[in-house]
Amino acid sequence: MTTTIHARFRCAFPGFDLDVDLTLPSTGITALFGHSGCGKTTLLRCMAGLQNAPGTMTVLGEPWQTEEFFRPVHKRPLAYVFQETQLFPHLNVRKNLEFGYRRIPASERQIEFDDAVRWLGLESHLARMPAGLSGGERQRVAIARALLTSPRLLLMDEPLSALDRASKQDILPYLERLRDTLAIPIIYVSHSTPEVARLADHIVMMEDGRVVAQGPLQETLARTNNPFRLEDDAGVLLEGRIDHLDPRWHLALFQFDGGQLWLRQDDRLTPGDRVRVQVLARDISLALAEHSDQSIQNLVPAIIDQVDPDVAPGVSLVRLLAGPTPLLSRLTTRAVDQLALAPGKNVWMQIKSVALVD
Ligand SMILES: Nc1ncnc2c1ncn2[C@@H]1O[C@H](COP(=O)(O)OP(=O)(O)OP(=O)(O)O)[C@@H](O)[C@H]1O
Repeated sequence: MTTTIHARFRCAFPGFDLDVDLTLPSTGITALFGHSGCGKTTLLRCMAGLQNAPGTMTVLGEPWQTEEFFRPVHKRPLAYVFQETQLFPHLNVRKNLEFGYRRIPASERQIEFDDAVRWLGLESHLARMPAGLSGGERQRVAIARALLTSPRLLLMDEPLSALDRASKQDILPYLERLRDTLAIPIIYVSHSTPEVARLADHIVMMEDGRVVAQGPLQETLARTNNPFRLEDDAGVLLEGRIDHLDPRWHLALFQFDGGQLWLRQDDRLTPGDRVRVQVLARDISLALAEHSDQSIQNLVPAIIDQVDPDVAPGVSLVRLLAGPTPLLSRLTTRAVDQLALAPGKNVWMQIKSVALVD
């Protein structure tokens, strides 16, 4: 049995055609990322079998669609969570959840009722009616109901986009918990950079119905020649842990494989926490020596790995390695020339801003 998801589809509408060939991992969250209209929802619908497009789809060794055979949506063991998934208004939360659960014979259930309730924090909401729930609570019920059908694949189409910022913040930890607990692959459509930065393990970047870049999230973001131009959002994500706090200056020391960085203290941080931080290419400048007579607190030694032209004329994107960890710096091409920056050169990164991904 193969342990991946393979999807190849071609379909054409007036003014738009989708042409993708993807191999995705069988665990974690894969983000389908791209601007509005690039075909993310269409691709998800093809995977679900809601759109009967020519192509093939194999999930963990099981063919769902071949050139000769098309398994209809109701026979695919998948669950789909939309922007605003409808709950049954006349049933309370428990009954809404049982609806999905009871459809699956007990012998085929992979997820237990109480587990889904706990993962989504619904213990105290079971007797409530949907009309009295907030948007975020409704989405948590919708996700738990989807999980209780014991899907082999979970598809989520912008599940947070109808929520306000506070509800988004409330629901993100539940999604992180699912990512880290479930053995089910999740394909997650989004055009929100912060959401992808926080949740995804793997990313598929789309433009005009085509896949322009894909791979593990951190590695893909750290490419200088990424055809998907993130422009001002170009930068990397670092994973690491909070080493200790410095209450006097309201700072927290973040340790990653390749160095350490000071972050502004945030009340939620405690030593030992594993966190992701974002460092944008425009916030890293380079120096040939370690200058302490300047205001930037984060000085990290690195080796230049690659120098490439950036989108705008006169601007370069430099890929650096701090230990094994890649970072990006955006510089003027004149600065690259004046400092003779080239692969193999040792430099000091002066990092102006490090943001906790939340
Ligand atoms: N059934 C259809 N008939 C005609 N055109 C369609 C159909 N379905 C999708 N399209 C077109 O396909 C293109 C991609 O749409 P899609 O909804 O997949 O994009 P998206 O990346 O999900 O966008 P958004 O982020 O805005 O939801 C659009 O131009 C859309 O008009």
